[in-house]
Amino acid sequence: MEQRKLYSAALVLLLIITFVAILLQFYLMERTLLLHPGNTANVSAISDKSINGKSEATITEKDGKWLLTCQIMPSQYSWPFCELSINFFKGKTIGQGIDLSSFSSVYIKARYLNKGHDSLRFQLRTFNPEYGRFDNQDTWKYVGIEYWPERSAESNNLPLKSLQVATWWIVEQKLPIKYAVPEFDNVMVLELATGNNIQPGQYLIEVEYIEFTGKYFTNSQVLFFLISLWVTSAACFLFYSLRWSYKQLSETEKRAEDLKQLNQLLNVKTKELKDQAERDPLTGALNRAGIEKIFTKELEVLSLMFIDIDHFKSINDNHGHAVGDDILREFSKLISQNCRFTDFLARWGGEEFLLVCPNTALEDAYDLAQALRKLISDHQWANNIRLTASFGVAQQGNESPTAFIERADKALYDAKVRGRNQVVLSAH
Ligand SMILES: Nc1nc2c(ncn2[C@@H]2O[C@H](COP(=O)(O)OP(=O)(O)OP(=O)(O)O)[C@@H](O)[C@H]2O)c(=O)[nH]1
Repeated sequence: MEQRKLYSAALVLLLIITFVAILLQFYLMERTLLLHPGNTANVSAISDKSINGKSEATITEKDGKWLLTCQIMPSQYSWPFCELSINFFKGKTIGQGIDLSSFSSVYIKARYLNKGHDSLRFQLRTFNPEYGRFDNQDTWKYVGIEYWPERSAESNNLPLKSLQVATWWIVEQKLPIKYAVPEFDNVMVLELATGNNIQPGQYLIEVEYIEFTGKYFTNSQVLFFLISLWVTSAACFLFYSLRWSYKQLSETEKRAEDLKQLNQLLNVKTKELKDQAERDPLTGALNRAGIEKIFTKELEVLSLMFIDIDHFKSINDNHGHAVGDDILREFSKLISQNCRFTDFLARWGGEEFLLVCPNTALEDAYDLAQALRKLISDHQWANNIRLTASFGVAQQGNESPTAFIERADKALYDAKVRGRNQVVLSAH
């Protein structure tokens, strides 16, 4: 139950995290990189003069804006231009620019102050040591786009994915096709240049700011995070479920084992109690309840004998009750050890015993009785006591057990009357 609550709480937590992560990704977690005269160093004006052209470019700052003054001059160079260039690698480790890959768009607040030309070229120069050389800027990739700032309100907002690698540069560098894709992770230079087909003349370009915007994390990163979170949670859930089931199983097995042991103990105890109920505590012989069961068994020939110690009262009187008890124990033991394993000895009461002999004919029972009688009288008893016993022997006929026992008892009585220490047979 506790575990189910825990799982429900974990599930709710996961849903909350997922919901919050999606919400943050779509509505918050925006990052920006704002470049303007107040925070940007290493800005310069470049023209085609650097490649045998004649155009002139200068840059000044006015009212917190850059002003690019450009004199396009005709020359043998076919693509005259001026540009504002921001250098990102100065003061950094060699070969290191800035990483713009987490941005998704760039907003450029720039315009021509005079008419005559209306397109601008936005360009990023990236350096990749896999195919470029730091000391040769021609090998830095040209990723850019030409746009018309005055065309509409939206036209200054350039999605970075709309930037393309300049075809002439790929041709010039003879690069494998796998490098013909835009890269933004190591931008060395940002350039804002006059557009293509510009005519000779003077141009003023005002640049207020350039702002990159993007998310701290890409959608794919957030998706990856959420999938990993759910998969990891599912794995943990599975692991703990299995562990819990395994624990439950071991506990159940242990309980079953405990119950089994308890059951065995109870069986032993039950047997013990049953034995106690059917046995005489002093001698260990069967009691009446125990011996009565014997008569329920279907036995073909069954003989029994009553054995009664002669003058037992005098033993108690002369030697004490404890000695009397010892004699009774010893007597029981002596008889048990000298009859068959299949015979049953019971203490019928006081100093009177009953020996039931299954599968024994009357003659054999008589012989046994005589042997026992002799053993008793010859036995070395405690305190040098002389002991004899009288026997009444009978074989079961067509009669009830009670009548049968009574017959043997009568024979015993006869043995006593005839002077004790003798065996009397009951004739049926
Ligand atoms: N020590 C002891 N004595 C017992 C026990 N049960 C019965 N007795 C005694 O056994 C004696 C039996 O005496 P009686 O019935 O007169 O028989 P007896 O003295 O053996 O005389 P006969 O049977 O006629 O030879 C009594 O004194 C009982 O107290 C017992 O468990 N322990």
